[in-house]
Amino acid sequence: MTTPPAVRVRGLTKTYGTVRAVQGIDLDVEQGETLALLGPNGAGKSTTVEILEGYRDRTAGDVSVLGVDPGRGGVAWKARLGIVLQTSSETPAVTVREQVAHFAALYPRPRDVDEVVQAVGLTAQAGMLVRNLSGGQRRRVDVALGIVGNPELVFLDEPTTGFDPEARRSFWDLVRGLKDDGTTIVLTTHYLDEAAQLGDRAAVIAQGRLLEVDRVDRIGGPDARTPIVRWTHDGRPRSERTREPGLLVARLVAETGREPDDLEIVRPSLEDVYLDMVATATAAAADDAAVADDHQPARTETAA
Ligand SMILES: Nc1ncnc2c1ncn2[C@@H]1O[C@H](COP(=O)(O)OP(=O)(O)OP(=O)(O)O)[C@@H](O)[C@H]1O
Repeated sequence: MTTPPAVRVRGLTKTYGTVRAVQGIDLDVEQGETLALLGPNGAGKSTTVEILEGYRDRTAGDVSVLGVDPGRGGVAWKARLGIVLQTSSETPAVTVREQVAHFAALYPRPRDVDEVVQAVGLTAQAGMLVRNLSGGQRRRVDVALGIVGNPELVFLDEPTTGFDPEARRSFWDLVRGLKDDGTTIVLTTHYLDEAAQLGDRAAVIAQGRLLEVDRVDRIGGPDARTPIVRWTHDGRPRSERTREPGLLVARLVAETGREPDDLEIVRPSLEDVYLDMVATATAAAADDAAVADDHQPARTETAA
């Protein structure tokens, strides 16, 4: 018997007045997987995630999260979710430990408070007032509050914004730990390196449509990761995509009898592939809009 997905979305649509924010998305998130949700500003990511979290109504489509329609999810269902929102939580006059303990008490099966404080790297600050923490430290408190309920499914919305590089690395370890415990994770991020590090699969959304969902190392199709050899010849930059970069370099050396100038071999990163996909989708949408404009009936000017 196959396990049902943690999240199942079919034909999801959301309109705000005339804005078509989400235009028919189909997506599954398997149990225990980490799905990175990527897309430019205004793509429809937050709208989609908020519908999954039960915070926003949908216009059309079928959605099931942990087997429940989020539009009808009760308290017991919500307790199975962990949510780390984009905006930082309030900063009351309580210590880090007190705030995490306060949230833990709201859940039926919470994690150990000190373990959670340690997991987000705040043991040294456990006795400090939350309001006296730095921005990045407060963000870690947000993450602690999102996971202290021992959720089956965690939504992380831009979780490392404002983190220093070291904090970012330790946060990645924390997410890997959650994953090792079997937690399903939906991670929305603009940091493509973060998506590549943590995501099993990535879903790319643009203009409310799902462009592609695939393993992070496969997204963009088989040719997207073909290496690029760059060098300079007679002062002019040259580049060539090839699956055999070593052979190309050997040929260049044989032809000129010397090391090619400014030689580099790069394999396109998830970020390069993503930027290409979004640029193509944006250009296609602009073309569609231009065609639609051409088909508008000509406006007749009325004489004043
Ligand atoms: N409450 C709202 N009322 C009207 N329009 C909205 C509302 N919320 C979002 N939108 C519009 O819906 C579209 C999708 O927005 P959404 O916030 O889902 O995008 P996003 O991918 O999360 O963007 P970002 O990366 O900037 O957070 C945008 O055009 C946005 O302006």
